[in-house]
Amino acid sequence: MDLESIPGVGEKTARALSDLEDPEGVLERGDVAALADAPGISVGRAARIARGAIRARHDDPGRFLATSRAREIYRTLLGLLQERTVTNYAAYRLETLYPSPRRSRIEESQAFVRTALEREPNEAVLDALEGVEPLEQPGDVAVRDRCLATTDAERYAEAREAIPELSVEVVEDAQGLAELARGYATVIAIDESFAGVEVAGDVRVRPDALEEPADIVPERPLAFFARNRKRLRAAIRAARALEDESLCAEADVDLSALENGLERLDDDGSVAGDDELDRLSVAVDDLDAVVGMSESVANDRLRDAIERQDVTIEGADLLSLVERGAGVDSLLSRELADEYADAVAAAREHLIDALDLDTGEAELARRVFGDEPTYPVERDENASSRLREELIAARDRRATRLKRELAADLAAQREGATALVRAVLEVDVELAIARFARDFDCTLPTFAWDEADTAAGDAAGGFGFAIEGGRSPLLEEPLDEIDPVDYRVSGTTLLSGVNSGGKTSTLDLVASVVILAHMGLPVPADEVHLQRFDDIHYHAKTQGTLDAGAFESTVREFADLATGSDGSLVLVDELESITEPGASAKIIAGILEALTENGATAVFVSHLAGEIRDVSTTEIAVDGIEAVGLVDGELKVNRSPVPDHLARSTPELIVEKLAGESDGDFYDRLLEKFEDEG
Ligand SMILES: Nc1ncnc2c1ncn2[C@@H]1O[C@H](COP(=O)(O)OP(=O)(O)OP(=O)(O)O)[C@@H](O)[C@H]1O
Repeated sequence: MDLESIPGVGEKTARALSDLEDPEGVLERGDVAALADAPGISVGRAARIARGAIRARHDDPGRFLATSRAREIYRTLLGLLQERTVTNYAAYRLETLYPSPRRSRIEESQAFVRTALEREPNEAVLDALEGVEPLEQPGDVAVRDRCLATTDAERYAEAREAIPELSVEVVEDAQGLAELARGYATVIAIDESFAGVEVAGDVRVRPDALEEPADIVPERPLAFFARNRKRLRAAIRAARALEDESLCAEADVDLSALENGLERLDDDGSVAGDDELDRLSVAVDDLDAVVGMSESVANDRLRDAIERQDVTIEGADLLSLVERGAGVDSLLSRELADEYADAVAAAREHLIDALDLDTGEAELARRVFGDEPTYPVERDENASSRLREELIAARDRRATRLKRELAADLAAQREGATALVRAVLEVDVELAIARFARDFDCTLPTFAWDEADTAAGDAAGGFGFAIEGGRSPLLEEPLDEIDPVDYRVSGTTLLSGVNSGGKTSTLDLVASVVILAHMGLPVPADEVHLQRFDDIHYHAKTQGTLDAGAFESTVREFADLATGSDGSLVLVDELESITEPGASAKIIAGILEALTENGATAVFVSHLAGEIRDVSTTEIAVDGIEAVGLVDGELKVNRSPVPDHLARSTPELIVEKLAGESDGDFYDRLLEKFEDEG
C-alpha cells in the first residue's frame, strides 16, 4: 500500500509510519495505538490517519455529513460515546468510527460493535482502566559502571552505534584494559585478539558483544518495562477484573509471569527485592557514617579505659620518654596495649556488624583500624577506600547479573505485554459502546441494502427509514421521561405540528438514528429499519428573516440540494422563517417537488404545510404531531407523527376549547375558519 495515497498522509508522515514494523497491517486494522508508536505521531493524529486509511480501504467518498448541523449532531453523538470512555486512548480511537455510506464499512463496524455489546461494564475494570495508557518507548539509557574496550577505530564506531548506552574506550593493549578496570566495575573487551588475556579486575572478553546488546546492557529491555510499569500493572489488573481468558490467550501473555517480573523491577530500572543487592547498596551508602561511628566507639572505650587507669611510671622511664620526645602514643602502647587492642576490636566489630559484611569484606574492614596505637583512634583512609571500592564493585556486579536475569525473563514478555495493553485499551472502546447502548436503550438497526430489501419497504423510491420507539439522545430529559416516537418516512414529507410538540426533536432523532446506524452503531430505539444513505443534509431552523443576500445564498444552497440523488436524506427545519410566508411556501413546494422527482428521502418541518400543499403541483405528503388536548392549560402531545395528517395548531386547540366552554357564536365562527383551512 502506498502510504501517501491515504488521505491526510503526506511525505513526512509516510516516512514516520514506515518506521513501524508492519505499517500496512497497522493501517489495515485501523490500529490507533500502533500508529501512535510512530515517531512524532500523537494519538489524535493517529486516529485521523486511521480514519483516512479506513476510508481509502472502503473507497469511501466521504462527505456523508453534508451540512454543519449534521456534523454538529455527529460530534454530539461522538461526545456521548467519548464521555463513556475511561482512557484518552479510547476517546481518540472512537474517532475512527464515522458515518460511512459504504456497506462494507458499516458491516465491518457492526461486527466490531456486536462483540462490544457483549461486554459487561464492571467497576473493577473501569477502575483499573484509569491507569492504562498506550506504552511508551523509554528515553535514552546511560550506564556508567561498564564500558566497552577495543583497539580498533572501526570497531569503535560500530560499538558506539550498536550500544550507545555504554561509553566505548580505545586501548592499546591488555595494560590499557587493566587501567580501565580501575575506573569501571566491568570492562567488556570486544576484540577477538584479547581472548585469553589475564588482567586484574572484572574484565570480560566478548567479541560477540555487539550482536548481544541486551546481554551486555540488560538496562535496555528493562528500561521499557520500568518506564511502563504502572501502565502494565493497571492493564494486568483490568485483565484480571475482566475475567476474559480469550483476551490473555490472544495477547499471548502470562499475567502471573509478567506481574512477577514487574515486581522485581523498580521504576528507575533497577532490580528490586534482592536481599544481597539491598545489603550491598546499604553498605555502600552507609559506609562513611558507620566508619565515623566505629571511630567513636573505639575512642569512647579508650577514653573510659584511660580515665579508669592509674598509670604508674618510673621516673627513669618517664625521663627517657621525655628525652626521646615521645608522645602519649608510646605511653599507650607501653601501658595500655590491651585496652587499645580492645577498643580497636570493638570498632572493627561495630563496622562489620553495622554494615553486615561478609567474610571477605570483613577482612578489608578490619584494616580500616590499624594495630598501631594512636589517640584518638582514626580510620586508615586507604583501607576505607579499598573497602568502598570493593563494596561498589560487588554491588554493581550483582546488580548487573540480576538485571541480566530479569531482562532475560522480561524480554520474553515484551510482545505479550504490548499486546495486552492494546487489548485492554480496546476493551475500553468496547465498554464505552456497551455503556452507550445501555444508557440509551439501543438496538442494532436493520439495513435494507439492496433492491430486494428496498422492495420490502413500501416506498416508490428508496425505502427511507422506519423508527419504532425512538428516543432522541439529544434531548435533555432523562430517558424515562422521553416519550418514545414512532416515525416512518419513504420519499418526501412535510411534518406539521403544534408548537413545542417535538418537531425539531423528531428531526434530531431521525438524524441521530441515521448517523449512528451509518457508524455501525446501535440506535436509541426499539426497532429501526432504514435504507443505506449516501449523505445527510440537515438544515437547522434559521433565526429570523434573511436579508436579500443571505436569502439568495440559501436558495442557491437548496438548488444544489434539489439536484441531489436518491441516496440523500434531507431534513429541514422551518425553512419558512427565511422570508415572508407566501414566498416561503412556494420555494419549499418547489424544493420538495424536485426532491420527490429525484427519489430523495426528505422531511420538512413547517407551520405552512397547508399553504405548501396548496401551491404544489404534485401530491405532497403531510404528517402531523398532534396535540391530543389541553390538560390544565398544558398541551398533551402525541409525539409520534401521524401519517397523512395535518396537525391542528395550538391556537386552533385553544379556540376549540373556548368554543366548547361557551354558548356564544363567536368561537364557533373562529373554529369554522380553522376547519375550512384544514
Ligand atoms: N419525545 C419527547 N419526549 C419528551 N419530551 C419531548 C419529546 N420531544 C420533545 N420534547 C420536549 O418538548 C420540547 C420542545 O420540543 P421541540 O423543540 O422539538 O418542539 P418543536 O415542535 O420543534 O417546537 P417549535 O414549534 O417551537 O419549533 C423539548 O425541548 C422537550 O423538552
